[in-house]
Amino acid sequence: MHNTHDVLHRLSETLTSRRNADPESSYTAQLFAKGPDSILKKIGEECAELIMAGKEGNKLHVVRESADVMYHLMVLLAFNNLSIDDLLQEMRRREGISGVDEKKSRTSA
Ligand SMILES: N=c1c2ncn([C@@H]3O[C@H](COP(=O)(O)OP(=O)(O)OP(=O)(O)O)[C@@H](O)[C@H]3O)c2ncn1[C@@H]1O[C@H](COP(=O)(O)O)[C@@H](O)[C@H]1O
Repeated sequence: MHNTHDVLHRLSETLTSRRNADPESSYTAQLFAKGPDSILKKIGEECAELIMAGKEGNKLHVVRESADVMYHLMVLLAFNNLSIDDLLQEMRRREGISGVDEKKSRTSA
């Protein structure tokens, strides 16, 4: 049984391997083949759907639309030769830095 906590790392590796995959059998390979604009368009669409789910307030819909956004975001990372670890590293860098303090440090300079 796979560990749920490693799912993003496994997905990250799967998406990287889809660079050389057949678009006939891989949705990710289809997005890679169509190019960055198609990935960005899907992110926009999926974000719009997440916004609607958030307005609606249905928890299952929020989770499912969040997963769609996450998947397409990770496709964008993979397209740019980035992995989930690059994203996690940036989140780690921000860990413990209050958004309020971070904003003050930008506006008081
Ligand atoms: N997590 C996902 C995932 N989430 C969403 N999707 C696909 O994203 C697509 C877009 O969703 P939509 O609801 O917009 O569907 P649609 O209107 O038919 O899509 P478009 O025609 O507009 O592109 C659908 O085909 C979904 O199946 C995903 N496809 C793949 N994954 C993961 O990526 C892995 C590799 O997938 P393949 O590259 O397809 O093998 C899979 O094993 C999964 O782990």
